[in-house]
Amino acid sequence: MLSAWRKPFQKTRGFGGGTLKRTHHHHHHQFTNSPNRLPRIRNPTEKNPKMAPTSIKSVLISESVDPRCRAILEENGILVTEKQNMKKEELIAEIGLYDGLVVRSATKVTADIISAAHNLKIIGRAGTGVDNVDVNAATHKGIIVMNTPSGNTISAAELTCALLMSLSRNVPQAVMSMKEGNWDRKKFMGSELYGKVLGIVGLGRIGKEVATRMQAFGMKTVGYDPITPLEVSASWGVEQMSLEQLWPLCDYITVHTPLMPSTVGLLNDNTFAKCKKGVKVVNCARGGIIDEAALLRALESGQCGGAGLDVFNEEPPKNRSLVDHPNVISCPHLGASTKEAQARCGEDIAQQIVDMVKGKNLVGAVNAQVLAGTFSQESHLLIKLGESLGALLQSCSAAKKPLSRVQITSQGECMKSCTGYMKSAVLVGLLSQDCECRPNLINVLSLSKQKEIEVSQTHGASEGDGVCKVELVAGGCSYRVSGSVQGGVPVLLELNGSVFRQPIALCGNLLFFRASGGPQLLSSMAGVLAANGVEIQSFSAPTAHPEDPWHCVGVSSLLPDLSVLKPSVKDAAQLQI
Ligand SMILES: NC(=O)c1ccc[n+]([C@@H]2O[C@H](COP(=O)([O-])OP(=O)(O)OC[C@H]3O[C@@H](n4cnc5c(N)ncnc54)[C@H](O)[C@@H]3O)[C@@H](O)[C@H]2O)c1
Ligand SMILES: O=C(O)[C@H](O)COP(=O)(O)O
Repeated sequence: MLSAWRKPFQKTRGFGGGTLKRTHHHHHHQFTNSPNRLPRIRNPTEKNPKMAPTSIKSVLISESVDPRCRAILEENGILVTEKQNMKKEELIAEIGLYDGLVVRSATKVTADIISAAHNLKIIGRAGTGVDNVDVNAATHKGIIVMNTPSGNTISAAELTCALLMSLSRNVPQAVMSMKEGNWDRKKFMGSELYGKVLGIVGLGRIGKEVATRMQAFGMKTVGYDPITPLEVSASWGVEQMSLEQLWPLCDYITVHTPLMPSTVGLLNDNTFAKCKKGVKVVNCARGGIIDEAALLRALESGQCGGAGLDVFNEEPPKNRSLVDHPNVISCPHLGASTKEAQARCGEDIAQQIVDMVKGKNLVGAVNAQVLAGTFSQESHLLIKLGESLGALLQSCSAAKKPLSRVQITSQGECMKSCTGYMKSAVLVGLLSQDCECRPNLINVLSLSKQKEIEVSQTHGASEGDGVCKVELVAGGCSYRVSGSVQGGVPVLLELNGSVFRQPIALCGNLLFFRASGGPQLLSSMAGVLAANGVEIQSFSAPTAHPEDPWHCVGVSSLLPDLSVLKPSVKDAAQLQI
């Protein structure tokens, strides 16, 4: 199973620690009884090299998505429910039943829907724009948001070109007039596209395809994009310039940016005033990138000579003044509505979900960068190491609040690959006992930020040999652990200055305690534990004997209450992995 989806998997408890939680056992481990020996551990992926099967059992498709989407999900054992035109209240009431939600642009996946989505792990967008999904709320809840950004590029670009051509020759208006029984050759005098300047704002996938197609009509293409390099757009014939330079040059302007705060109202009263009189504009991206009220004013004054609109602030638009304007041609958000685009997007989103839950790869996730490096067996072990170290620190520091600082240091070439997710893995372990949050690799950085935990991470490629050290400051006290992966098993090497003689395999039920070593220690511990129905299965002693060092015993079960160990031990912590 993907670690990201794992519910908190450790039971931990220190002196004064919180309540025990239900845990999930995936593997049974066999232990030897001899002290100081590593337990024999079955590699968690031994039987199942592609990781455990899907943890997504049920998906709701809330819009009209190509039937291949349902078919692919079902072929992979996922239960699919299709329901269209659900009211918000209905969605809030039902969303808790599903692990996955597949939408297009009409379902507004707002924060209140996400907050009711207790089992949701993924929101799949069969299409490009995710502005109908509250991505921040989803991230905070640990839900992946995924889209299929290239499936409808060509269709959206072709519709944009169709609108540009229609604007130049008034085709839709002429069609309407013909249907009304007229033959009006004067009224629909047009102008050629040939030799005209097309400004393309947003030179991503669609912007590029629009540019190359309109160049075939002899248009000069200029553009602006804060990210696409000048030489890249130049290689497909678009000269980039600042927006200030672009506005007065263009006969036509088309926008192809996502809708986000920096693109809302890109064309507004101010910028329309900088344009050539009679400029024609197209919006096949998102309603609001061209300010609707400003557009209407520009159309009325003649500053704008015509607009082709596929998208609106509100869909369907209640205010019809733009749609009804004689120089506006419009479509009901048809950019992606082709058989080909729908087939691609429907298939893509289903396949991406299936591949992700199978642990094959991660494509199209817009809010889960941390997961990018986690699709290998090696990374699963390192994630488990990080989570276990975090859980152990949580258990040791359970009574100390607040948790203020975490420093993660990885060392060695073989730890280089984990720097993208180790911080998150440790934090998942640390916060997994926090009842309010259900941390996973997607939301844990945002949860830690909310809890004002200062987190830092460093990597020393040339030092050490594949070791991860974590230092925690909680309630003014500092705690330290270090561990690594040895022989395919995450192990603990050191706890608060006590270096263990043998690395301790981080699995099963582990009880850590701080006590002065001595010949009697093991037997007196065995006595206390036996009196509480717990058997010792392995014992790990520290190498040196600083005052009251930490020891570790593998136990048959966790102690219901660690205080039974008092006063023979100074400190104790336990966890179940
Ligand atoms: N009408 C439809 O049915 C339809 C279909 C597909 C996509 N869309 C919309 O089109 C948008 C673009 O799609 P895409 O696949 O080309 O996306 P993309 O991510 O490939 O390209 C978007 C480009 O906009 C650029 N950009 C961001 N902020 C900008 C700014 N302030 N000024 C100029 N450029 C800026 C980005 O750098 C990027 O290169 C989508 O976000 C979606 O909302 C609509
Ligand atoms: O962003 C997109 O992919 C398009 O706007 C298409 O939206 P739709 O899937 O609702 O047609």
